[in-house]
Amino acid sequence: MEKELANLRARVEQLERELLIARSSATPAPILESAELSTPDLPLPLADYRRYGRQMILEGFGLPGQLKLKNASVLVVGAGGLGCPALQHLAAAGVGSIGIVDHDTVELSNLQRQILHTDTRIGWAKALSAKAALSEINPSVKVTAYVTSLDSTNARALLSQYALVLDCTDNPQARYLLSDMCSELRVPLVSGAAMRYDGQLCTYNLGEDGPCYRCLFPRPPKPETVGTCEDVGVLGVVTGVIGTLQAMEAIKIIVGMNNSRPSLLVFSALSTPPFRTVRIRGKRIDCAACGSEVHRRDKIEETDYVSFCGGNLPDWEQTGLVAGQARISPQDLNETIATFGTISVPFKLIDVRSSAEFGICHLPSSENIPLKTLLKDPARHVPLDPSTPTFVVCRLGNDSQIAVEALRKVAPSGDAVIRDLVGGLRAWSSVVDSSFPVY
Ligand SMILES: Nc1ncnc2c1ncn2[C@@H]1O[C@H](COP(=O)(O)OP(=O)(O)OP(=O)(O)O)[C@@H](O)[C@H]1O
Ligand SMILES: [Zn+2]
Repeated sequence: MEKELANLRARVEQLERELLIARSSATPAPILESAELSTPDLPLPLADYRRYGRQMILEGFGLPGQLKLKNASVLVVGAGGLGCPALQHLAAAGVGSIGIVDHDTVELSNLQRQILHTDTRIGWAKALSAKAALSEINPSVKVTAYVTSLDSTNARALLSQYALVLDCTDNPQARYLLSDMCSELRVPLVSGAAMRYDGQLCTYNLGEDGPCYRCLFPRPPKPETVGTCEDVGVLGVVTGVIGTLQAMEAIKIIVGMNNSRPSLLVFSALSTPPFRTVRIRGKRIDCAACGSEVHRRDKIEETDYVSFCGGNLPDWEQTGLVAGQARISPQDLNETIATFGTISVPFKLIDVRSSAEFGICHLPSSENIPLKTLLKDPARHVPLDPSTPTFVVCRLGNDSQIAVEALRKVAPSGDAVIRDLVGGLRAWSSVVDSSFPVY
């Protein structure tokens, strides 16, 4: 009996060894593409159940929600600070067809917030860089990149291919154009804006009664009051928050989970609480874009959006706000400062940037008087001795001209030397001292 048991044990051990050998020499099972795995009676490829499972199990979302996303088409205008996070989430969530419009190229200064672009893609068209990033996140999404600026000549053709539009641009011209076109095509428009520590989110043309951008803002802001992120700064997380919320709203609209009561979401990173929702009125009957027939314009082409928004701001570097003799080139300022230093001539060097910017970098011996402070009381900042030369610098050479104009008006003598640095500290860096930081 014992011998039989020992034989049996030996036989089992032999079988186990054979099994191990057989397993280790077997060819690994091929990894099938998700399409190969899809079964004719499943509405999604098999792998998509795993990819989107975490959102498909949500109450109110489910398989129908995922199928709606798969069949949806969304156009994102602007692949910058807002567009990048919005696109990232739309693609990751499985929106079937995504269009990206942007005429610009990726720059080093974009990477702090435009999170789909990378160091190695500096110089690429943003639309193509974003498309490359999305194909890595979710290769099954169809992404079409349009390397062009959206304007009244191409807007209708582009927008009419999509069921939903995201405004991720940064200028009033684009906002009015997008809003007008979306009201004409009756397409919802999810609009975002971000600057400094603050942001806003609003969805236009939602349902029968949803207002358009023009209903809320019939007149554009004065061009000189429109700041840009380059001028006033923006925290990358703020564009991240708003862009992500734009994707959230888009997904809610596509899946049918949105609340169609018009409202404006205001975000302020430094306030407590940081979010506020402001109820807004519905469509204006007298709106030129979406109002009743009597008030509505017939054709979108009738509006020149650039002049409607007050035209482009003058490029003072080119045209000059102050006359040529009131200006000094970077080379001449450099030589003048050196000579004055050698022969001990006193002079005044005023830097009119904000104190934050002055703190980043400044010229030795310059004094920080922010433009706003200087303009409040220019007489206080003119040298008492009219023979003391005064030079004014800023970042790009625009604010310094405003300061020089104000100082010259109150100068005790018309002969006083008061000049601004042409091209600002950016020109100083490129012409005189390449080690001076550019930001
Ligand atoms: N009419 C338009 N058509 C297409 N893209 C647009 C249009 N207007 C603006 N954009 C794009 O919208 C994006 C706005 O993003 P954002 O302001 O973060 O970028 P930026 O202009 O590169 O920023 P910065 O002010 O730092 O240079 C930009 O990429 C810009 O090219
Ligand atoms: Zn309207």
